[in-house]
Amino acid sequence: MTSTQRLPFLKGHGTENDFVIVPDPDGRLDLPATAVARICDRRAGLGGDGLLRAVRSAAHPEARAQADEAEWFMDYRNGDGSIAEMCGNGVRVFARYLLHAGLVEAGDLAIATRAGVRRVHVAKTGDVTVSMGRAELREESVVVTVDGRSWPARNVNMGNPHAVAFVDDLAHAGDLLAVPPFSPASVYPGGVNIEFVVDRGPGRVAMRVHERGSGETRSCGTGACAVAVATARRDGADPTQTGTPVTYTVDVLGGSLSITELPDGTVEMTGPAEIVAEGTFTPAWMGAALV
Ligand SMILES: N[C@@H](CCC[C@H](N)C(=O)O)C(=O)O
Repeated sequence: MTSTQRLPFLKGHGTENDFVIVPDPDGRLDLPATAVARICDRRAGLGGDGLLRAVRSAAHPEARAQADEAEWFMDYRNGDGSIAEMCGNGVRVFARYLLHAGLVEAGDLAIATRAGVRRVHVAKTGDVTVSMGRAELREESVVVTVDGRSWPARNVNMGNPHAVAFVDDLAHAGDLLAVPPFSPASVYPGGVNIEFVVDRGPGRVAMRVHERGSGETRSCGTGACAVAVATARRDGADPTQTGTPVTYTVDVLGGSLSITELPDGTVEMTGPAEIVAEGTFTPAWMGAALV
């Protein structure tokens, strides 16, 4: 990009997990972590929990192998510029963007991510459903600590790493931005997303989340899936054994997500996704952000 070019952006959110979307169909844009962090800065930039760069799979080295299945690659970055394998709310917002931009038809589509291809159903309006793949529940015991208090947690991988801790009161998580929680680096060498969960009645839980690379957010789609599967096992339910799907409503600070684990072990997530704005970066600001 030269300093005279106007780079387009869009802004979107899913259950108030918000993203800056940067269209880059031919994969020409080099977006270093520092530039992403500046764009996601809520005071000096546009602001967002993360950034979704929309690149044709064929034009991205990490997605070329998925190009036959999925035309578009979601290059997801956390708010601090770090790369993550997958973002559940992001993939719904990404699908909504592709439809909004006329790049796909409403209906079923496939999106390439670093965690593999995700199948999405997006209608002209309303909620978006994503097949999120299988949850991998790992056996090693994990402890989550925040502000001097510790809880045992379940290690769940949804393409990206999660530690799910059941607590009596979500307030016990304290101020997750002031006092970030932690979990052992020996278990999560690349960092971890931490969910705190309480029961809200049959088939319903509520969570708060501290995301790797973004801090506390108002929602995390992969986190909600990890929570639903960890809750099912805690409740003695396993669709892969019984053949009966299990559904949980997961309340997050920014809304609710419906999560179903199917008998084949795959997890389906349904929730909102909205595009709220579109515009262009001013060339001078973007030029400075890119250096
Ligand atoms: N908010 C996302 C998860 C984004 C990635 C995460 N912070 C990580 O580093 O793994 C979601 O909706 O899943």
